[in-house]
Amino acid sequence: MIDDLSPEQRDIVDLPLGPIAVMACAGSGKTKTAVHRLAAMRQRHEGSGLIALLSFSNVAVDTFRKEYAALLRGLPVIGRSSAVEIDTMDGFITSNVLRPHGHRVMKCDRAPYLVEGREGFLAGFKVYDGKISRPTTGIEVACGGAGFRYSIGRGAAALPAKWAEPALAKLAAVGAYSHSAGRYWVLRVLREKPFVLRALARRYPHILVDEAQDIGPEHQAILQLLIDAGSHVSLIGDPHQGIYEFARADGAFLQDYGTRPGVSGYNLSVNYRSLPDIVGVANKLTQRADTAKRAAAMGRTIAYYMPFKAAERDHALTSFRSLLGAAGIDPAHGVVLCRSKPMTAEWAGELDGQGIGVVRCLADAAISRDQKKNFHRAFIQTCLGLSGLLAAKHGSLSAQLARPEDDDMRRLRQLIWSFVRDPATGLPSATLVADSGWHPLLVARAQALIATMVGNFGFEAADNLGRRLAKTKLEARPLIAVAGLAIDVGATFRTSTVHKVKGESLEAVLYVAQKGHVRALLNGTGTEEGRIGYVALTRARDLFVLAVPDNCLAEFEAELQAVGLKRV
Ligand SMILES: Nc1ncnc2c1ncn2[C@@H]1O[C@H](COP(=O)(O)OP(=O)(O)OP(=O)(O)O)[C@@H](O)[C@H]1O
Repeated sequence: MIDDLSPEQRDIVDLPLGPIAVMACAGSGKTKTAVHRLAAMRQRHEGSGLIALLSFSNVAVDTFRKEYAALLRGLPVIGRSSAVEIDTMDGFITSNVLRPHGHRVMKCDRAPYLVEGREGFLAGFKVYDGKISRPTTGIEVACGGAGFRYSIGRGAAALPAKWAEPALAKLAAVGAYSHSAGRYWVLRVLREKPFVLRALARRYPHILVDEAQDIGPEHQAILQLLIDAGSHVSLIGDPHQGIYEFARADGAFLQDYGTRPGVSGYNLSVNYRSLPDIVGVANKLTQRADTAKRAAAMGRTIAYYMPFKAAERDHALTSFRSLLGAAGIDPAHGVVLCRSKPMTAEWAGELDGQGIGVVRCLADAAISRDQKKNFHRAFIQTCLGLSGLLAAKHGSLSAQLARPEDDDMRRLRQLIWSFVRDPATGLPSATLVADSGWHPLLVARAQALIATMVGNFGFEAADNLGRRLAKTKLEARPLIAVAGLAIDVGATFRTSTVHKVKGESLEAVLYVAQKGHVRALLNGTGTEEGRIGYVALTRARDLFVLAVPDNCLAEFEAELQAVGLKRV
């Protein structure tokens, strides 16, 4: 079962049950190690209870589930067991604490549900910040020792508890919570209802957390409560890849965990993903001495930097395509990475979104479907838009549709899926001119759908549908650029933010940096900006190209070469 594990991976897998901390370099096979460790723990564990493997993204969880299932298929039947749970950290606390027990502290008479922030009924839930009223869903809750601190707004201004807590309680009373408030309510359940904590620790005697550098203070507080109640918690992660500092995840929990009494610390230092030149650059940035398992063909350059002019995107992309050709890499496997969402949209050749409120949600849904081919996202955005056309009491529509509990909801889900899927009868095509072509069709079809929901499913429509479906901020151009005669060179490449590709292996990466990003990358992984550059670099298997603005190239050239990058 563990033939293809490296010796250092095997050491970790073979450890006796108990808490461990694994500090791993990029590409070191954390997935394989965690999945094998999970299977080995399951075989060794005697008695009741489940073993949980938790991570921070749905993509990571899907990968773990697939690899664990594949591993189980290769095991003798005697070793098979279903007593393992793989989930996101938030999924774990939602299904084990918030949904079954949240009502005990939220004082609501229904299972709590997550709101996104744009649902129409939230207009009735505001909090005063000393100057103006703001949406209650904008309250950020931070765990501070045994208590909580609250903030709101772009500048994260402190919000006194006397205003924040009643506002959160009012929203909770209808069963709703935002992401940030969800963790607050989980902590309150675990602190105020000790029997829930005891039962949770009994149910999960062993918990393994992947991407542990991303554990923020609230998740840490939840894990600490479980540790204190008897769960064995193990952490595996790479502190150099901590890129969620905005969520106050600074990697400190992972870094210190191995020094706790009773916790054994281990290292993974062989990179299986990237060719040696890329690992060499990564080592310079982190001051580590990790080794590359793969070998490169002699004489080929693997890690480049390349000047670019902001106004000449196509030129930079064409150069990247040439490098891919020279390296024998299919252009379809080249990925363009950017630091921010707007920059990513610009390099992907996307246009800005249009419309406001409900119409904006539905326009975004059409773009998700027609440009990004992301039907799931289109469905979610459509549900959000439709909930803005219903009376406030139907605020949980999206949550209900996500997990339909009866036949009626299942039928409605099908109906909405048909609306989302079919541009001829449902959500109009994003290639239509937004204000004169797309909008009139949308109004007629959305109103017809709401009429069906009212007539056949017992919903109540919001007042003034016409105003909610107004044409405001729709322009006389299509929602997405229609492919013209000229070939859009950007269309060849997948384009993404660095955050979105965390955890992935990519054959070839073009990291488009601004001056500050280059500076941060060269300064190493001491800052979040530097770690974002490091994550971009270490996604690449066979080719990495750093695109540097040409007006600051001279300033950086010597340092770029010193870390091992070569000029294109
Ligand atoms: N023992 C091994 N032998 C051969 N290949 C391996 C081994 N372990 C892992 N790999 C391969 O190494 C690559 C990187 O693995 P993985 O994505 O799990 O790395 P990771 O540690 O999660 O990296 P990161 O944190 O940078 O995302 C994968 O292609 C995986 O199949």
